[in-house]
Amino acid sequence: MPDLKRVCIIGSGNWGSAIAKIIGNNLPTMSDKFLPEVHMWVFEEMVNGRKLTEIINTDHENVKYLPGFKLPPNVVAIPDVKDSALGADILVFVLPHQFVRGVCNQLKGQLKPNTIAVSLIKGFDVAEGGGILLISSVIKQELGIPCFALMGANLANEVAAENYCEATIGCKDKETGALLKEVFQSSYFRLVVCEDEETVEVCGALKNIVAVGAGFADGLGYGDNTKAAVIRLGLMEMVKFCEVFYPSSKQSTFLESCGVADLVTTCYGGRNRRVAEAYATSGKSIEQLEKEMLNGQKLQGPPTAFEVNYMLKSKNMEERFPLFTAIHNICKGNLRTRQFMDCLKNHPEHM
Ligand SMILES: NC(=O)c1ccc[n+]([C@@H]2O[C@H](COP(=O)([O-])OP(=O)(O)OC[C@H]3O[C@@H](n4cnc5c(N)ncnc54)[C@H](O)[C@@H]3O)[C@@H](O)[C@H]2O)c1
Ligand SMILES: O=P(O)(O)OC[C@H](O)CO
Repeated sequence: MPDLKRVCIIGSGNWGSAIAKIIGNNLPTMSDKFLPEVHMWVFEEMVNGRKLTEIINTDHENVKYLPGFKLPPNVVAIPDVKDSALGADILVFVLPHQFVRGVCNQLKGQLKPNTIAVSLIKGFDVAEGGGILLISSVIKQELGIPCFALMGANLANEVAAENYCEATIGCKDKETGALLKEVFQSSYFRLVVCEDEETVEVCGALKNIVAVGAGFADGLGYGDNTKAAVIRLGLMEMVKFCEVFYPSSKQSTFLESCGVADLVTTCYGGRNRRVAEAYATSGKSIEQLEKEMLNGQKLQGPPTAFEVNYMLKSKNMEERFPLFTAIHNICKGNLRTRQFMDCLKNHPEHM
């Protein structure tokens, strides 16, 4: 009897649930390698008087975070994160980045030897002394296991609807990259394994900042040409950020789904763009709009802008990344939204 691998999904939000649908459908087709049952950790809450885990396990739908899409019955919702990860060989981390440390703390010392992780999380963590950490690095450090990344142009509802799309797995190790590809790939979700692990993950985090800028431009009433300028200048800053802070980064990685493709889809169809547009027109705070518009889903762009700014400020490098800096300052109310246009017009790319 071969040693069958157990996959556990840590998170069950909008993307977590869409990815559970893919993994839950995939694993039973590879019964020589994987156990068919997929554990999914669910941050327990009451929805219409019932526990969300009970709803998922009986109705097979995450009615709060991915309504309208059935999950395969072999996806089992578990409210205790330690129980969910028991015996897991592959942990799929997919939760808003602000909660990663808390979850890792609960998992410390609870994992099997040789467990590996893959992070689908877009964002950074701030490090003492003015730096930032990749989320995969936090998982590696906290749990002492290898952690790879999967990023791409993947609006969760479109993936759940099985509309064709692509994603990038950042993984240097060929055998592990191939194993992860088997877990995730389907006829409509096509994957490329890329060795440039750090750039794959950094692209996923930074594009959310640019999406906030795209939302500001939309809210200010500008059209597609302006948004294209935001995307281009944002991309220039993403490339520069990698050149400065991740010098082994390869420019070709920006041409993978995790790069330009994710940037475009987020700047047109994402939550960060939508809430930023409302911020520019409503006078309400980002926090208030997140509560009013997203029904418990979480924005990653504004906190990521803060994390990046925390590092740029500590290194006296804010002026080298004026778009990222202006977006952070607008989110914090230190700059008016309309001043975003000054940032675009005076961007050093034009000097
Ligand atoms: N939604 C998408 O289209 C999409 C696509 C690709 C990548 N991502 C990335 O995937 C990650 C997860 O996003 P998502 O869309 O699945 O989440 P989400 O935005 O739907 O967030 C809601 C989730 O956060 C959980 N949560 C709330 N409070 C919590 C707490 N205190 N501790 C732990 N969990 C808590 C909720 O239970 C729920 O599962 C993010 O980094 C996001 O950028 C999202
Ligand atoms: O809805 P957003 O803005 O969080 O973006 C979702 C995904 O990251 C798109 O790939």
